[in-house]
Amino acid sequence: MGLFPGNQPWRGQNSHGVHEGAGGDFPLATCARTSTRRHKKGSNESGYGTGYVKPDTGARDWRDYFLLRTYPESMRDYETWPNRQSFRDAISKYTLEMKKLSERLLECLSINLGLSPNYLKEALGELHQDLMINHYPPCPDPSVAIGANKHTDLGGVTCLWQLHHVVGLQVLKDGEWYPVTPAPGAYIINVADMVELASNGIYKSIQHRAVVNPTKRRISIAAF
Ligand SMILES: O=C(O)CCC(=O)C(=O)O
Ligand SMILES: [Fe+2]
Repeated sequence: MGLFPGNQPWRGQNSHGVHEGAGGDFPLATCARTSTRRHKKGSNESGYGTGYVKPDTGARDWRDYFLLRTYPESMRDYETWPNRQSFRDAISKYTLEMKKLSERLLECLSINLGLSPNYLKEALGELHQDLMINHYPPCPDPSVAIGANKHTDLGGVTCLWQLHHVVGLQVLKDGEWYPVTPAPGAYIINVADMVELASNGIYKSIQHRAVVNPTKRRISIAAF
């Protein structure tokens, strides 16, 4: 969502080819908390934490997350990563593919503007990538809680994987919230703030949020 310039019809597009091999039970909380440290609010260091919701929103946060700084590689702080080689290998492999995907998307977005394929990549500079693993436990009363409050993402493009097909992501369009139903093997691509800035507002950084589910937990993985 948010892939198309503001003056074009609004629609989503699936990019298929992803297998949910990581499905099943993802032991985020145990894995992250026993091996890493708490994320410092406002910092971009790796670590685990809970979502922050401003007191005036009236909704309580209902999210655990695990933030990993992954690119540039020199900024990886392995001391904050779970100390399991299989985890590290999987994250390294996955984030490399996400890096390639986002670079390719930046090329497509540039070409779509009638500019050189490298335009957005050069405007954004060296790729800084974070991986945010979100875990929303089932919430007995979703009317008083929100998983992730309304926001835009800060980077270039966000590649979001919604696991287990649990609906939760919503995007804001003309003042209305629309659910983004997970499709098997598809990523959600969100245009984020830096692409809006570098395209002079032709691409819009999409406002989005995640709501919680009364019976099912939800996991999403965002690379931005
Ligand atoms: O869980 C989701 O679908 C959204 C997560 C998100 O927006 C984020 O991590 O920035
Ligand atoms: Fe987001």
